Amino acid sequence: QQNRSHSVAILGAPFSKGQKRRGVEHGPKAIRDAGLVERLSNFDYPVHDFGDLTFKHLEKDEHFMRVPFPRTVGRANQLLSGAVSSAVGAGHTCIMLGGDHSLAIGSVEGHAQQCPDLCLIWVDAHADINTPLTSPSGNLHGQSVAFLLKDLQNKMPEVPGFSWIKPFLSARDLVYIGLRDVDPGEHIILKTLGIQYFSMRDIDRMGIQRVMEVTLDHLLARKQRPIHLSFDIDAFDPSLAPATGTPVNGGLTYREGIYVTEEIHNTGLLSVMDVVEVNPTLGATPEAVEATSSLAVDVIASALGQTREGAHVAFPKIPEPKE
Ligand SMILES: N[C@@H](CSCCS(N)(=O)=O)C(=O)O
Ligand SMILES: [Mn+2]
Ligand SMILES: [Mn+2]
Repeated sequence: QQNRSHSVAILGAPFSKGQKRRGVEHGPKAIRDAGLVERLSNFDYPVHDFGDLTFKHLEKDEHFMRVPFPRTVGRANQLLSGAVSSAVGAGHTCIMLGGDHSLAIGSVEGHAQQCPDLCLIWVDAHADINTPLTSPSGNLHGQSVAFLLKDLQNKMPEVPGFSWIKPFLSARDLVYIGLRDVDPGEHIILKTLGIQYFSMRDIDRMGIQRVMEVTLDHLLARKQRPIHLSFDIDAFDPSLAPATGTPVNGGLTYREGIYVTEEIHNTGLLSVMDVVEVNPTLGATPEAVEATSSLAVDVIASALGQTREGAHVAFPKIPEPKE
């Protein structure tokens, strides 16, 4: 089912107001500086880098309950939604470079405008499914999924700046991979809504191959449909991705993360991928920043078809010396 378009759009979203640390707005630059465009130019399809969106910081933007910058985050996501919708509508597979994970609100919503039957794979140490009432921090990057789910709407207050979004996703269309730091309020939501998740313990027990088999069967067995992959770099072990805002020990190995993206590529259904929470100001050394940023490039390349076994198209057969 290789029916996904074979042109790639890169969208930079330099945004940080879904959380309180500075620096994650420099994520898109760090990932580009790690060679993203060059790496993707090895592929046999066009890559369009649409540059970075420009987000306005709204002056009057009081807290809503304990949620900081609600209107700024809401407006940023409304803008991102339009950009992702246009990119997907133009036939591109879209790579959204964050920025913090609150950007998934706009990215997934914009994708759903074009592909209402999309399914969502959330690769993350965290569930990001707090509501403003359950959130321990108030940070919207830990609440993104709650704004998308139809099943949670009776638990969501009207947050200023988010009146433009109508929740569209069903709990059965979402799978988590990599969870290892879930708040009590999030755990109640996961269990009550019966959301399919694979924590790091599940990965230890089942192995990543079985996790991907069950994930893709859960989401695609009934019907093949576009995949939205929302990849938080903190899903990886902090030894591999140290330059991020909420590191949690015991994360994905390099090989597990690459296996996840290889399997998603092999469905032929990847339509939008977010890569978020790379914060180049949080690396202890330049090497730590480089390691985190180039890891982001690796997972994007893998999701778009780079294989570990190699590939060949130029030589249909082994070239022979001329007599
Ligand atoms: N669950 C915590 C941490 S959320 C971490 C957000 S992210 N995008 O995964 O880094 C909260 O809600 O504040
Ligand atoms: Mn996240
Ligand atoms: Mn996370």
